[in-house]
Amino acid sequence: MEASVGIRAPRRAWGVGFEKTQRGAYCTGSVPAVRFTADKLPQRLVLGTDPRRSTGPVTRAARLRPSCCKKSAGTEKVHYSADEALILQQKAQDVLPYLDGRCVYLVGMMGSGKTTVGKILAEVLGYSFFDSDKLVEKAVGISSVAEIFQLHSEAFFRDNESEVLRDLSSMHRLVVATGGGAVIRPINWSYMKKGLTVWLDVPLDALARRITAVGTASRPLLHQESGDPYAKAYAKLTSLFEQRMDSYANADARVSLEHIASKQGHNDVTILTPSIIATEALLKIESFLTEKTMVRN
Ligand SMILES: Nc1ncnc2c1ncn2[C@@H]1O[C@H](COP(=O)(O)OP(=O)(O)OP(=O)(O)O)[C@@H](O)[C@H]1O
Ligand SMILES: O=C(O)C1=C[C@@H](O)[C@@H](O)[C@H](O)C1
Repeated sequence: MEASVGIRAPRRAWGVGFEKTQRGAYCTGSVPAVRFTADKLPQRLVLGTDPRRSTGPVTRAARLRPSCCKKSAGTEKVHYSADEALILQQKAQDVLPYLDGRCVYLVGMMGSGKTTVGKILAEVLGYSFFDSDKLVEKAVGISSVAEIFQLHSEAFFRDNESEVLRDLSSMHRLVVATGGGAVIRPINWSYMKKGLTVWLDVPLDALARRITAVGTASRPLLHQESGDPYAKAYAKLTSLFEQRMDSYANADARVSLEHIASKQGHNDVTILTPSIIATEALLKIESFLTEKTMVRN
């Protein structure tokens, strides 16, 4: 039986259209829905039969129908300038033959833009977008990571996260936004290294600002009931980053916002748009893959 999941994927790698707005011509990510057959999905994600992970009976259909990814490229409109879109499309075309269908895993701290940039990359590469946090929520049958931490434990969440990454590692042509802490378990690297890993390296003050702008309720490791939210988030992000930076550095490619800003002749990372960051990610992926090919030859 065929079951569809709420994944929308581009018909072609350059599946963006142009839209005239008051601010000029913008490209919009707007793509047709595709159907994924149940037999192409990892068994665990389809059936979710492990009672440890379920707080109640969850039918196969219920697990499949809601998107098992954060909204993929196309379900929300991504706006970028016509120039940015052309550069992105060109770079994606350059990278695709080297990628050869391998998945791209984005790693980085909470709020580093894995979801935002990941959706753009999926769009231009013609890949599907998945968010590992969302897949864990689906597998467990609980609708938020914060609640999974609260009702079970962080360890329970991490076990499920590893299983999700293992399942994804047998698939192709995906961009995966991983959870911020996925890098801490070596086993997860063995799954992610089946594809290409890209670290979005964002200064901690920019992260704290982004996160406090949207609130910390959905991010259990940062949530504090009292105190200045920016200062608390900044302090916690700093201690997490100190524990994790060597793990992030395992990634095949590093996209440093400070580095992009300095190439542009300034030091303000806040003006870097997600599409500029996505373009840099493609450049870094290309360098990594072409260097690897040269070494092989
Ligand atoms: N380049 C950018 N400039 C400014 N804000 C951004 C940028 N990229 C993402 N954001 C904002 O930062 C917040 C976090 O982004 P996003 O959800 O993509 O990060 P994430 O790495 O997936 O986070 P998490 O791992 O916590 O789910 C969002 O509010 C998003 O709109
Ligand atoms: O940085 C982390 O440890 C986390 C990041 C989020 O994506 C979630 O995976 C969860 O809140 C833990």
